[in-house]
Amino acid sequence: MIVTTAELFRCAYGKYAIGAYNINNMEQTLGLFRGCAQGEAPFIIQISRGARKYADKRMLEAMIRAAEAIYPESIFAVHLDHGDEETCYDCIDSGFYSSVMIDASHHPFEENVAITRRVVERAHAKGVSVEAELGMLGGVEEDIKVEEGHSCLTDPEQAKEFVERTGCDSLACAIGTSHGAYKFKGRQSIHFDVLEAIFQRLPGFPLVMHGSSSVPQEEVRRINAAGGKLDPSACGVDENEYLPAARLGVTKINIDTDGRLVWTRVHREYLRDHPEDFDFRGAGRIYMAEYANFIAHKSEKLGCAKQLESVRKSILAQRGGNA
Ligand SMILES: O=C(CO)COP(=O)(O)O
Ligand SMILES: O=C[C@H](O)COP(=O)(O)O
Ligand SMILES: [Zn+2]
Ligand SMILES: [Zn+2]
Repeated sequence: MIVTTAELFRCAYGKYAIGAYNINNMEQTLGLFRGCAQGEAPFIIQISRGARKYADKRMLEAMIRAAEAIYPESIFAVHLDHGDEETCYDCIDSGFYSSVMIDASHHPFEENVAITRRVVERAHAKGVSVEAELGMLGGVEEDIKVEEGHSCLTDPEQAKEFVERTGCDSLACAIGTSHGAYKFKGRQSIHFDVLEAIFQRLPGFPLVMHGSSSVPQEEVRRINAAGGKLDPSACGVDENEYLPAARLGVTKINIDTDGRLVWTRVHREYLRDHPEDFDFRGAGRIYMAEYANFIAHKSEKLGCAKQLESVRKSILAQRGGNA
């Protein structure tokens, strides 16, 4: 069942977070649906501009619809990740996306407000929700690289003003995380003081945490043991901080890099251990199973595992009540 992010947020707010995972190909899509079926978790599928270029937006939509037919019990929303204005409009007009992210956070505040406001008007006219961003995460995001030291945390007072002036439905906040495998060196921690200040000014309003991969040391070690060259000192968000963040209004947690690490580890090890093999389905089969286990594990950490049936009941009741 395809639902809206707004419906999922109403179920989860203040209690747990919904995992938002990027998809780019068939193996990732099937692994995601399988993992959420295993963990009985609702989820958000994210499509980036890069994914739309790589796989073609029609292929992505067709894969999602096929996966839904294969996993009819699944409950998920479809969301544009890090959109610009043009891509947001394309997704809003498509009728397939239930929400879009307009990422105008690299512009000055007033411009960010104006761009976000325009997208909100077009989106709400079609019943689509809008995630906006204020503050700047470190790391790589689409084609923009924010150097360490140039990221800036979200200002809580500005966040309140931004939400009131734009009418956005959720807000991605910079609270210390960053995109990619090369997160800040040493232990990276969420700035709970900043998050709490935002939560106090925007009670009941869904917040989004980007750059939430945990970059497991063991995964990095295995990739490097199989010929990879990843920086062994990289480390991500402590998974045990997902739930405390959820209790402070973080309702959507974005995870992409960790899944890429699973793909890289499986394929490097498989090719190392099966030098005679040239059937890509050998590694693909293992990857789908491993990715599914990885997603089921994340659902436990996010608190959304085993929530599927209560979410189904609650959304059907919401819809029934609104009919
Ligand atoms: O924020 C993300 C996608 O929008 C993904 O973050 P990671 O790079 O930490 O997985
Ligand atoms: O934040 C970005 C996501 O990890 C998506 O990455 P991508 O733009 O390379 O598809
Ligand atoms: Zn951004
Ligand atoms: Zn992101």
